[in-house]
Amino acid sequence: MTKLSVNINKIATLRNSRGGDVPNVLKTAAAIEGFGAQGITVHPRPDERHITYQDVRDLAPAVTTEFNIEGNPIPQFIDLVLENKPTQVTLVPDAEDAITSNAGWDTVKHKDFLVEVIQEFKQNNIRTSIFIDPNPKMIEAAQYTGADRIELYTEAYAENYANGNKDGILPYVECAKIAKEVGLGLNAGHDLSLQNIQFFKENIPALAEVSIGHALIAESLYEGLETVIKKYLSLLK
Ligand SMILES: CC(=O)[C@@H](O)[C@H](O)COP(=O)(O)O
Ligand SMILES: NCC(=O)COP(=O)(O)O
Repeated sequence: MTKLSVNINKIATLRNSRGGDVPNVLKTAAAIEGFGAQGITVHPRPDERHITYQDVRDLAPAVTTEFNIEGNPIPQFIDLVLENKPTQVTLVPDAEDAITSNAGWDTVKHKDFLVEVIQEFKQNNIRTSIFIDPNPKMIEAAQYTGADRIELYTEAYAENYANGNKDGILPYVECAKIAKEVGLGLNAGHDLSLQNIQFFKENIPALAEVSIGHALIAESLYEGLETVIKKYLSLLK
């Protein structure tokens, strides 16, 4: 089984568009968990344009499933994670002005930095995952960072799949094989959807977790959160 962690950034985006507290992120997270999702993901960004640092503090004691905090490990992010002790931290090398995540780590170039940061999280019993492009060289080098898992950046897969190119899965299959050989657990995320998740899962059965936000929330506008989450859960069995 692959766990589904729902990224609720978009709920906060909607709330922030009006100010106030509608929709309420805690209530939505509880509903998502009630519908069977096995985790809640948030990705606070320095400008707090969607999930705020205070949301993370409010969610930490309220989430009853796996809590995953994603982000660039700048000092205030590291402090936030250590203060809130999620199940997992996913390190993403976001530029400050990035609209969304658009690249994985260079695990060769940034090895020493990653080793240092990951060690601190692991000392605090927080599972660590690093966001990586489907590049075998980067997966091989990831084993020396001390990370527990990698999260494969799936934007290229999603784009290829949407264009009818199913061979876009091949680098992911190869990277999943390397991850297994070097003892890294495997997560995946970015632009996964009800359209493309089944083919991904069929080809990468060892997938531990997917984090899905943008498409899942958009699909829920048509079909409702409960129906959509149950569809994902059935495809991820
Ligand atoms: C790490 C990743 O893949 C991103 O999808 C991210 O978690 C979503 O961030 P935004 O909601 O800011 O696009
Ligand atoms: N780690 C990926 C994530 O949390 C959600 O990405 P997306 O589904 O919003 O593209």
